[in-house]
Amino acid sequence: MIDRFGRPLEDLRITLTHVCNFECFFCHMEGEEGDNYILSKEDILLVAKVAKNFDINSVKLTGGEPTLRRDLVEIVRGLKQLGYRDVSMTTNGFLLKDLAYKLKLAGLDRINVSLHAISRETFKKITGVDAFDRVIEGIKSAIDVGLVPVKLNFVVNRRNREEVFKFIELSQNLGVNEIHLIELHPVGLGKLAFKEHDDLREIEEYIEKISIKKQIRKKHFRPRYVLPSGLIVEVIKPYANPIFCAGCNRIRLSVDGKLKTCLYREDNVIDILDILKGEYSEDVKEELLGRAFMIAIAIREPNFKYKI
Ligand SMILES: Nc1nc2c(ncn2[C@@H]2O[C@H](COP(=O)(O)OP(=O)(O)OP(=O)(O)O)[C@@H](O)[C@H]2O)c(=O)[nH]1
Ligand SMILES: C[S@@+](CC[C@H](N)C(=O)[O-])C[C@H]1O[C@@H](n2cnc3c(N)ncnc32)[C@H](O)[C@@H]1O
Ligand code: SF4
Ligand code: SF4
Repeated sequence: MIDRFGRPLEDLRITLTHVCNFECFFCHMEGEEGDNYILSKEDILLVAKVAKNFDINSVKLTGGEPTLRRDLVEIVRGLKQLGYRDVSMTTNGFLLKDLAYKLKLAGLDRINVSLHAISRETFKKITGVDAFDRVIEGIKSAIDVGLVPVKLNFVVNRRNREEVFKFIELSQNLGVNEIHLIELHPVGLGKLAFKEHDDLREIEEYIEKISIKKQIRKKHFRPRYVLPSGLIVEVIKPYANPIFCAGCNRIRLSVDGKLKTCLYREDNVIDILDILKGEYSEDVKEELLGRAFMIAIAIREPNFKYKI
């Protein structure tokens, strides 16, 4: 389905929980407020089933920390049974070593692991947890079981800026396929932490110089640079970026049962909790959820627009 701004809706981003075992100082919590999760596995799969009717074919699982949901493997299996072509997850990697194989068997297609440091010290300064080695083990397991492409997320800020190029080296040595160099967004704790925001311009210019190929991705028109080693470096700069929003192809399902049309907005949402928790038959729920999707598509708009 195409929205009023000509943007196709192709991707469902699901927040599975607000609980997390890390305390990243910039955490945006997907732009959501509130505590724990309310939606059951059945609720989530029903919304995903309806989304599929709107030709949405990819799902991203996120949070909070999605691996803290005990029913994660069953949710992944359910999404694949619904026929989703691309089911992926973004995780802090702490529990990945033991979960990677189970997730692969359940049908998870690929994985993004957040790693914002190349040393134990910086890792702790950013996440509040001394878990650098453990996350590296998780990344190795993801590669071993073939959750490819394995991508690493690195949110650039004043605490880790000096480590960016060593991070590229580390990623090459680990054998991951891609990395995301991400600008800190002023959302959630990111608003308070914005004083530690760092501009990615110079870093991107340097990466472009040493790359052998530049590509522009359909999703958010994100620039990607292929390095001589084959590592892909994607630069994610959403803030005040109308080009990024022009390529936005996603809708979000929040933990408290809202269809959220934008990371930055709490007002442009459709509350579907009453439908999910109501005493309706499954058919009626599907019908009502379908209408909710139609409304969400109608009100969806780029957060940053071109000014003419
Ligand atoms: N502003 C904004 N930021 C986004 C959006 N989607 C993802 N991001 C940011 O992009 C970064 C990477 O997010 P991930 O969940 O790892 O990856 P993804 O965006 O699903 O991309 P792929 O896995 O490569 O398809 C995070 O910092 C997100 O906050 C979006 O629609 N708007
Ligand atoms: C909210 S986290 C949830 C998934 C998981 N807990 C993790 O950290 O990977 C999703 C992604 O957003 C990134 N992120 C969190 N806060 C951010 C911010 N203020 N600006 C940019 N990216 C942010 C995280 O680093 C992570 O890569
Ligand atoms: S960014 Fe992810 S790992 Fe860090 S606190 Fe937020 S949810 Fe937890
Ligand atoms: S409209 Fe822009 S800021 Fe909002 S979710 Fe989409 S890309 Fe992100």
